[in-house]
Amino acid sequence: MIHAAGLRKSFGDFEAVRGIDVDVRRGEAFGFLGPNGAGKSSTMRMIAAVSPVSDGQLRILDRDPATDGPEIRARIGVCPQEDTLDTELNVRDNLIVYGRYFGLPRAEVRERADELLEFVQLTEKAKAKVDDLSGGMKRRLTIARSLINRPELLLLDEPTTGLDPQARHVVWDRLFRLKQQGVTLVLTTHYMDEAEQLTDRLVVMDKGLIVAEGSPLELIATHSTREVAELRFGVASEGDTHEALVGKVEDLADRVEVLPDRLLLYTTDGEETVAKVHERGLEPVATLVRRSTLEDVFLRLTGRTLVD
Ligand SMILES: Nc1ncnc2c1ncn2[C@@H]1O[C@H](COP(=O)(O)OP(=O)(O)OP(=O)(O)O)[C@@H](O)[C@H]1O
Repeated sequence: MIHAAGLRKSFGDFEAVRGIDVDVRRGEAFGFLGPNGAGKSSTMRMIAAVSPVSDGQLRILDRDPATDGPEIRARIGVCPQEDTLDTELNVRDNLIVYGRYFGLPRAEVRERADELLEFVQLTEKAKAKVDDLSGGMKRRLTIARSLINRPELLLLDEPTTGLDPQARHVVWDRLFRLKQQGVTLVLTTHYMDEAEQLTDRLVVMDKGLIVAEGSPLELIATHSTREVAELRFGVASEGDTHEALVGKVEDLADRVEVLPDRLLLYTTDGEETVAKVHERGLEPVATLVRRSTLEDVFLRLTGRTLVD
C-alpha cells in the first residue's frame, strides 16, 4: 500500500526526514512512534500526497504522489493533527460539504453522512454546532469526515493527542472497528500505549531516522527485558543521588537507566530484584514492578523518554 525507500524531506537546509525505508501492507495498522519533532508529520504529509518528496522513492497505492496526487488523495482518508472542522457549519453539514468536495452525489453523501455519524456515535449531535462539541467528539467527527470517500487507506496524525483517557478509548474502539472492516490504518503517535494498543507493526522514529522496526512485542523482546523494577529513593535521606546509587544495584539487572526521579532496573523477575535490593540494606521509598513497554524500547535506543 505504501512503499518508501530512502525517503527524505528538507525544509531549506534542515532535513526533517533523513532517508527512511517503510513498507505498509494492505489491511495492517502501521504506526510511526516518536517524540515531537521526530519527523512523523512530515512523513505523513508526503504519504498524503500534500507535501512533495525531497528525495528518495515513494509509492502510495502503487501510484507516484508527484504525478498521481489527485488520484491518491481521492482514494485515501486523512485525519490531521489539528482540528480543521468548519465552525460555520453544523456537525452533519461538515460531512456533507466534505463529501460534495469529493464529488459524491447529494443523495449518496447524505446517506453516507448519516451512516458515519452513527459509526462515530454522533447521531444525536447532527444539528449541533462544532464549537459545542467536546474534544473527543470533534476528533470523532474529523475521523468520520476522513471516511466520507470510503478510503482504502486512512492516515491519522496523532489521533488522540489532547484527549482525556475515556475519549481516547472511544477513538481507539472506532479505529479497531475500521481495521476489522479491512481499512489500512497508518498513524503517528508519541503515546507508547497507543502504539501498543493499535498497531500491528511500527517504526520508532527519532530525529528524522528510523531507529527500530517490528511489532510492539518484537520490539520489546529485542530491545528490553521482560520486567522493569522502578526504584525511587528518598535521595536526601540517603545522602546520595540516584546516579550514585547505580553502582550499588547494577549487578542485579541486565541494565540500569537513571531518570531524574528514579532508577529503572531491567530484569526478568522484578519482584526478585526488588527483594535483593532490600537484602542489601537499600531502602527505596517507592518500588514498582511492571512489564517492559515501548517507552523502555525508546529509552534504550535513544537515551531519552518519549514524552518530555
Ligand atoms: N514547514 C516547515 N518548515 C520548517 N521546518 C519544519 C516544517 N515542518 C516541520 N519542520 C521541522 O521538521 C521537524 C520535524 O517535524 P514534524 O512535524 O515532522 O515532527 P513530528 O514528529 O510530527 O512532531 P510533532 O508531533 O511535533 O508534529 C521539526 O524540527 C519541525 O520544526
